[in-house]
Amino acid sequence: MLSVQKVTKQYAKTVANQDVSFRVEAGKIGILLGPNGAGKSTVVKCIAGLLRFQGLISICGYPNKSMEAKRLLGYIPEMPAMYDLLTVREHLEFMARAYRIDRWEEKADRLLERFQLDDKQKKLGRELSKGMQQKVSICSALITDPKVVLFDEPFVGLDPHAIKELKDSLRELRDNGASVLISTHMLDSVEELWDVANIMMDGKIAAVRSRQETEAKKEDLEGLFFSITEGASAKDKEETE
Ligand SMILES: Nc1ncnc2c1ncn2[C@@H]1O[C@H](COP(=O)(O)OP(=O)(O)OP(=O)(O)O)[C@@H](O)[C@H]1O
Repeated sequence: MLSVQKVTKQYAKTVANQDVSFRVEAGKIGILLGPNGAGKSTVVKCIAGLLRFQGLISICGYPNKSMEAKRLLGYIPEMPAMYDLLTVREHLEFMARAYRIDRWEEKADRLLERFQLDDKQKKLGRELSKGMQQKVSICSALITDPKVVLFDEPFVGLDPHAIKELKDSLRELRDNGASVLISTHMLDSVEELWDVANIMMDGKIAAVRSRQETEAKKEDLEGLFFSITEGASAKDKEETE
């Protein structure tokens, strides 16, 4: 389970996150939806332990910067970071050895085949296209069997086959009891996947909806998103006029 409680993060004068709280239960897919600059990547980086922040974040009950939490967490950043001189397979081996994963070779074979990287295993990190890097980044996170997984704009740059395999992988993670968090500004890409939607605007959570709630009320998430994001920018415009 992922729990984010009252997280505030400021970069110099910019308050990127203000009192952000939400949860993603085990066996659920949560989305963080918001326009560019809403603060999604910042909160994801706070969860991943890459930024200092005020507030409390826990991963399956452990503080997010503890070793226990790191062992359970997978993070696929918006911009994949490759080791120039490691091959595709060595990226997976590196992660598997760091996390002491048993029988990693079989898992690596399955993941590389699934994401059509099996014939690219010997390519170096620096020789990969952006989409290939993204796929290696996904495989490197999934080989550790994470219980909480963060995906920051995961579909950008992927081809249709990889998008389908990633969506299937997200459902499998959920069905196996993981908490999955997807940050995106593209509702279309996660439409059929989410269980809980957190809409962010100006560094705050502006609305939270469960799928059951929106279905019961016949509420349209896209309509809600636009009423929050465009309503707010119309208000900003009025205030500056
Ligand atoms: N390293 C940084 N230094 C200073 N300001 C930053 C930094 N990173 C982000 N910001 C600011 O924090 C705010 C939130 O940015 P963030 O990247 O979290 O938004 P986002 O919702 O992920 O946007 P996008 O959809 O464009 O990726 C923005 O105003 C941004 O300019």
